[in-house]
Amino acid sequence: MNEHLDPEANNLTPTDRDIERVLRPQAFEDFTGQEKVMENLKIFVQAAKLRGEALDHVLLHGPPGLGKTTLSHIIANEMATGIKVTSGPVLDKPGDLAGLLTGLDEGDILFIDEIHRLSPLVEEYLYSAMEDFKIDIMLETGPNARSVQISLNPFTLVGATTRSGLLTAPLRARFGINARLAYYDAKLLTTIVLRSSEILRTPISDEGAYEIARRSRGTPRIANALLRRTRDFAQIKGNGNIDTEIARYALDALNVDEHGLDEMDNRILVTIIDKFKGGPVGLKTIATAVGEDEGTIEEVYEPFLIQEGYIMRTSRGREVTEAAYKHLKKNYPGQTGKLF
Ligand SMILES: Nc1ncnc2c1ncn2[C@@H]1O[C@H](COP(=O)(O)OP(=O)(O)OP(=O)(O)O)[C@@H](O)[C@H]1O
Ligand SMILES: [Mg+2]
Repeated sequence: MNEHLDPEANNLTPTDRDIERVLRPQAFEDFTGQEKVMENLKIFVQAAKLRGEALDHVLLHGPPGLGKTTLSHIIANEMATGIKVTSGPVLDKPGDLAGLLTGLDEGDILFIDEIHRLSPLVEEYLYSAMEDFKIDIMLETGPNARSVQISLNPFTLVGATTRSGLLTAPLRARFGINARLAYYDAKLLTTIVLRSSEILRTPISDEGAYEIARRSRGTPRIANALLRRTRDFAQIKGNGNIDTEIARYALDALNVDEHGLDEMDNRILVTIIDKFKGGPVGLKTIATAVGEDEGTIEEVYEPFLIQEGYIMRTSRGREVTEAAYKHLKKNYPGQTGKLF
């Protein structure tokens, strides 16, 4: 159930993956929202181009599906440079990284996804590459082993992470540009849904797009996924057009709740209410109770629940709000308590 809401989108079908690629914005002008971040990025890119230099290293962080990978490719397109893509867990040994780094042309982008998962050894190796564009390479092994320093072409490291809290201070300090992506409001997501339906040649009303947008958990990836599924419903159950009615029908059938909260969001709220009397309760305790990693709750689920006003962070732990009780159609003890 709810596999379309999987933040990692690991179980997208091959066609879904192709569609995701088609929908991915290629240039600054196709990228909706994140105004502050984009305003600055555009200036840094323009300035670097003007000076004929590589762009400073960029750290992109924020919850899944908000556009980190998309932005890294847009930066390469706008800088008119090449891009090599890898990820933290894939880079096993410093040697793997050395191979990538020496293959970069001047100004190229090295995109490291999940950069918080670099091994400490590889991370340390990255420091001098980022700072001085130099690395040490080991020649031969055994008694003849020696290292030589080689120079790299100036490049831009773009790192992406959903877990910026796990980044070490020295690594974080080496990024000149630090951009945090935030959840999108329903209006921005409506724009994204309308753009996507145009690319997919799916007729949709503004209201239909808004209905999908407001139930997409502030996340473009989810909005696009829900659009694709709604399109299926429109084709089979309707006349192919997406309007509010068919959007509602589809989203209900897909078990997306009225406010776009997914299963884990709801489980977290229910758990705090049913097991911990609404809180305050510590993050670790919540994590154990719902069977999810503590860090994932803190950086993936909680920010949205806080932004939407369902959870509060207090000095004694997490507390659900009256809105959460209302959302789950449960009695708010703050009221009934006074009655008896
Ligand atoms: N600002 C945007 N405008 C239009 N579409 C967007 C925007 N941001 C993201 N998307 C769409 O959402 C999809 C997911 O974005 P992306 O893969 O860049 O997210 P991510 O932040 O890298 O997620 P993850 O943390 O899971 O890797 C993209 O395929 C793209 O189509
Ligand atoms: Mg990504």
